[in-house]
Order: sequence, then structure tokens, then C-alpha cells
Amino acid sequence: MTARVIDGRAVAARLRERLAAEIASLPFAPKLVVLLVGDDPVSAVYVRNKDKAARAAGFTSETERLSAATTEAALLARIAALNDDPEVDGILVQLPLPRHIRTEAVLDAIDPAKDVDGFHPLNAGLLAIGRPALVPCTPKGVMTLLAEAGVPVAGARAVVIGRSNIVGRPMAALLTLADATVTLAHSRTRDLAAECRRAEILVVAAGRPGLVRGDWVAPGACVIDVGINRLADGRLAGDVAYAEALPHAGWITPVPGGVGPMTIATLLANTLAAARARRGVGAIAA
Ligand SMILES: Nc1nc(=O)c2c([nH]1)NC[C@@H]1CN(c3ccc(C(=O)N[C@@H](CCC(=O)O)C(=O)O)cc3)C=[N+]21
Repeated sequence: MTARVIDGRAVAARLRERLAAEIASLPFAPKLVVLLVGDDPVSAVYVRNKDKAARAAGFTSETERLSAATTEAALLARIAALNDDPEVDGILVQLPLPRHIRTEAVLDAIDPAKDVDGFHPLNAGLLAIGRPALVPCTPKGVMTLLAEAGVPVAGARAVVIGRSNIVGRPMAALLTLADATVTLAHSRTRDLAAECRRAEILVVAAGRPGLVRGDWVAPGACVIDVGINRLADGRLAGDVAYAEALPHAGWITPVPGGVGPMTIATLLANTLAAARARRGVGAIAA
């Protein structure tokens, strides 16, 4: 058997087209503001791609570049001003932040109604208790990919590798809400290969290139690779040994061109949902 390759770029493009059509019928352009602190070149690329995708879909998108020396107090003051600005629908503070700034203090300061990353503790808590509001973009994008590819989720055994607040934890929550039976594995899991071999859906967000080997993949399983690792030779690699996994899997996502584009498209979907909810034109849609 060889896997069906899930084309994240194509699914993301369709989602963005749908959003563009919706925005064209609104009396306003939803506005996203991205705060980028410091000059990490990798972050700068993501932010540029977000800006481009947002504008093409009819959003107003602004990126504020703040110097690496910006104090935590100054960043919090900027967030407070954006919270109070009625024109602003979504606020994203690009992570990671410089070490002198406490990430938690920053995430706590964003108005939960404008928290299009879904990282505020209120939004994380709502998801944890099964009342999803603004949901983190990467795991939500993965759920869209599963639905679009026709992967059965209800009743399936799912294994998620990685317990970050950004991907693994919310991924486990979303799969549980969709009636999968979920194992949340991580760096201290005793026998990771054995856990993986039981998975019908395997979501890998470990940040370790090539961690998942071909013989860890059950025949016909759906393998979702969230890893984006820049190799020494400049190429991108996922957390899954792709060529090895391909003959075992039923479905697989490539890197690049899999989950990454869905993260950005879902960010736009969240921004539109936040705009509708804030401006009283429809509630936040799943
Ligand atoms: N507050 C915050 N929210 C984020 O969502 C966030 C963040 N901080 N910090 C950085 C990470 C990383 N991230 C990516 C999004 C899309 C691609 C993406 O589209 N990748 C392309 C490849 C891009 C390339 O070639 O480099 C792909 O996988 O096909 C990658 C990475 C969002 N992040």
C-alpha cells in the first residue's frame, strides 16, 4: 500500500478562497495585527507569509516590528492599546519572545476575544472543558485536514506526540471532542514506538527531525507531521521519516506543504470568526 498524500497547500488555498468570499460580503474588512519583537529571520518569514495571505483574502493586516530591546512593560502597553482599539479584530504576538520578556504575562494580556492564536488561558481552558472558542491554529488546521481527507476520527485510536500548549495539548483536546480515543505521548513516554504502532491517527509535534520511523506506522494509519525542522543543508524536514512511512501509511502529510499552510489559513479563519463575534455578525464558527 502507498499512502494518499494530503495536500495542505490545496486545502489551505480552498479555505482562504472561502474566507475571501465571506469577507467580500461583509461591510468591513477584519483586521489582524501581528507584533514581532526582535529580528529573528525565521519569524520574519512566517510573518511576511501571514501578511500576504491575509491581504490576498481581503483582511487588513498590519505587522508591527518592535526592537529586540523592547521592554515587557512597553509590549504590554502596546497590547493594551490594541485591546482597546475597536478597529482591531485579531492580535498575534509572534513566539518565541526575547528571553527578558515573560511569555505568560504577554499571552495573559491579550483580550481573549481578539486572541486569534487561542493561547490565552481563558481560551485554552474553554477548549479543555469542551467549549472551544478561539482554538490554536495548528491543531484546528489538522482537524480540517482530517475532515477534508475523509479520515474517520470518531472511535479511532489517536496518538499525539508532544504536549506543548501550542500544538499537542489542544490537538489531544480536539481529537477527544471529535470522539477519538487519545493518547498524549511525549519525551518521557516509555515505549514511544509501541504507542505509535497502535495509532490509527498519529499526530507528531515533537520538534525532532525523523523521530517517527517507518516501522512505527501501523498499516493504513493516518500520519500528520507537524514538525518543521530546518536541516543543516537548508532543507525543511518533518518529525516523520517520510520516505519510510509512505509505504505503511494510509494517509500522510508532507513537509513542507502539509500542516504549515493550514496554520496560516486557520489563523485567518480565526480572525474572521473573532471579527464576526466582536462586531455582532454571527457567532464564532467551528
Ligand atoms: N504566536 C505565534 N503563532 C504562530 O502560529 C506561530 C508563532 N507564534 N511562531 C512561529 C510558529 C511557526 N508557524 C508557522 C506557520 C506556517 C508555516 C508554513 O506555512 N510553513 C510552510 C513552509 C514555509 C517555509 O518554506 O519555510 C510549509 O510547511 O509548507 C510554518 C510555521 C507559526 N507559528
